[in-house]
Amino acid sequence: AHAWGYAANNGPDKWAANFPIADGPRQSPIDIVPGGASYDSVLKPLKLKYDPSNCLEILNNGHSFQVTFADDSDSSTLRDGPISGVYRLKQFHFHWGASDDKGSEHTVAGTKYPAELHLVHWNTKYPSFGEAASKPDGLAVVGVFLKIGDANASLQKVLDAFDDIRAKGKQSSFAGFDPSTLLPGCLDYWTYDGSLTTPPLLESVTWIVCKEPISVSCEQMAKFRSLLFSAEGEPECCMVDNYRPPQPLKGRPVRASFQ
Ligand SMILES: CN[C@H]1CN(c2cccc(OC)c2)S(=O)(=O)c2sc(S(N)(=O)=O)cc21
Ligand SMILES: [Zn+2]
Repeated sequence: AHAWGYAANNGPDKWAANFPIADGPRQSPIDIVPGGASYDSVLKPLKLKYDPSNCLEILNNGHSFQVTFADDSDSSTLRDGPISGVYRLKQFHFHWGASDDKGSEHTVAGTKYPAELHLVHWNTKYPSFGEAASKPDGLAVVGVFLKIGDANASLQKVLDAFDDIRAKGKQSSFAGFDPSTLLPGCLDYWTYDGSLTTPPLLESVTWIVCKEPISVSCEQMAKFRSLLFSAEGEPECCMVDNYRPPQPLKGRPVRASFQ
């Protein structure tokens, strides 16, 4: 059985074969319809506190690249917002397209952005990330859209590390990066109960999608597309279109933290 991916033979339309939850009741991403979201005054502002010294490494896992954080203490956390308790930052990664007209996983009234950032946190009421990943309130992912505009200086620090991780399985140390520099100025958000957007598609994610995008330049998008899905020694396959399309809402409420 070939591993999952984003190609015609192993992409999102094929995932249900090995991961039947793909057709489950709370799958992600979704199309966010602003008019269909209801403002909920009980929702608190997001409280994100990240310690750059927790930043460990950057790696190409064959689906995306991710920057991994030390999560053995409460020094890089997400609190408040729609969640209760303390969630620890585990990693952040992106999804993007082969061209600027697609790439995000969530869409807004059908609009696709060229890329989407995911900051993955796990609920410390559980003993570990692995334990949390299978619980309905185990994970909280903050999603941020990327929109073509000025070059993003903070993002450039991440892109400058790509030469060492071009192929699947490559990793290199990556220290002292502060992911809060990737957040938009305004932290208004939509929130709903969903899932991982990749296998194992676990329905354990409280999604928190920021309304305001951050900027990325065309040249920086080209740098994303220079990564490979393939490992060294394999035929080169550009890492592009690593996004799952929107899934059925199935009656779930989408709440807005803003009016
Ligand atoms: C390959 N990508 C996933 C890897 N992870 C995972 C989670 C639980 C279990 C597991 O294997 C047992 C792996 S993960 O939690 O780092 C995430 S978050 C995420 S997204 N796009 O919804 O934000 C996808 C993945
Ligand atoms: Zn993701």
